[in-house]
Amino acid sequence: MLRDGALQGKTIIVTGGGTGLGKSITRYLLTLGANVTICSRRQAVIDETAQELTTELAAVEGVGRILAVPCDVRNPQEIENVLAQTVETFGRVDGLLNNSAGNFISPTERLSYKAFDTIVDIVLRGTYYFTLAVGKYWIENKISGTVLNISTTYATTGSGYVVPSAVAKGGALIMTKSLAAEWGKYGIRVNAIAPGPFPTKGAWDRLFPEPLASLMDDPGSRIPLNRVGDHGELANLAAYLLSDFSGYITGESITIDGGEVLMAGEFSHLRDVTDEQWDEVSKSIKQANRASKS
Ligand SMILES: CCCCC/C=C/C(=O)SCCNC(=O)CCNC(=O)[C@H](O)C(C)(C)COP(=O)(O)OP(=O)(O)OC[C@H]1O[C@@H](n2cnc3c(N)ncnc32)[C@H](O)[C@@H]1OP(=O)(O)O
Ligand SMILES: NC(=O)C1=CN([C@@H]2O[C@H](COP(=O)(O)OP(=O)(O)OC[C@H]3O[C@@H](n4cnc5c(N)ncnc54)[C@H](OP(=O)(O)O)[C@@H]3O)[C@@H](O)[C@H]2O)C=CC1
Repeated sequence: MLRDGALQGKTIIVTGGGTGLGKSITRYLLTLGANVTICSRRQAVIDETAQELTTELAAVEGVGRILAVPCDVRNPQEIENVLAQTVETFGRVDGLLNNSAGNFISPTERLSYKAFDTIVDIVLRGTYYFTLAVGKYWIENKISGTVLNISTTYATTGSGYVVPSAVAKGGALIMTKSLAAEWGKYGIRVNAIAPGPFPTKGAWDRLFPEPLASLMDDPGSRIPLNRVGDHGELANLAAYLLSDFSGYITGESITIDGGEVLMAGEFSHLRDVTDEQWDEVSKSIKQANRASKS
């Protein structure tokens, strides 16, 4: 979507950049000329992704460089290390994409305290720890940086069976808006994206597991646009929100879900009613109208 070189000179940290959506967004940021540091717990995974993207994009003119640094986002020292290594390698940091997450479906009453903590710590604590570290660095160095948090549609609607994730994503969303208000005076922008279903192994293994295959609808089937999302569509939006082209947008969460949340509307499920059925419905209602007038 953005023109070649649109992110030239920018350095962006992508948490969870070794897999899934983080990897797809990283690929696009590099293509647009940004230098990218990817981090997550599994060193082998981020190293392999860095190697793969370097090879894959070698022929792209103006492509950015990639650095992989292991980090558990629940650990402030490891976050500080990612920041220090990024500044040492690329000279500065301009953007932070909080994309790391943990999640799985479960009835809430079956969760141990530790299970609940694990999700909230990765998603909420990890997001505010990383944002705090990078924000302090920006304020100290007078850099007008940009934070982008990967949220989800149920951060605002809530959802059963993923309660720790909903709690944590909801908290991160309020942080997005609160910090946008507070740090605007430093030129720092803080936004979020709320994706609907975008197939990744990490999400599908834990949210649409095989034993429930016969019970769960195909996630695309309940979406007005009749399909799941494409990684390129999300990467476009992320690149825009991390770029200077979105310079007047802050505190926003942009939903990208093919209209899925709109299906909560009382009558939205009637989209499968046929024309013949609508003819009958119309006749029936008009008859009732006439009866009510007589
Ligand atoms: C499609 C529509 C919208 C979708 C929105 C999507 C949101 C997403 O976030 S998708 C991203 C999914 N990706 C991931 O989750 C990747 C990372 N995940 C993981 O590494 C694990 O799944 C993790 C979150 C459980 C963390 O792993 P780890 O740190 O190794 O933790 P443990 O394995 O030690 O488990 C901690 C704790 O949690 C209990 N637990 C784990 N899985 C389940 C489960 N399915 N049901 C119930 N409890 C579970 C585990 O037993 C541990 O608790 P204790 O037993 O008390 O020790
Ligand atoms: N796929 C979808 O349909 C949707 C996804 N999302 C959001 O998109 C983002 C990416 O999810 P997706 O790509 O699907 O799933 P993935 O499982 O591929 O991505 C999650 C990433 O988080 C990293 N991670 C997990 N725990 C930690 C930790 N403690 N410290 C650092 N990194 C960690 C994982 O790496 P590692 O294991 O190496 O640490 C992994 O790379 C998440 O925020 C998710 O909530 C939102 C809505 C829909």
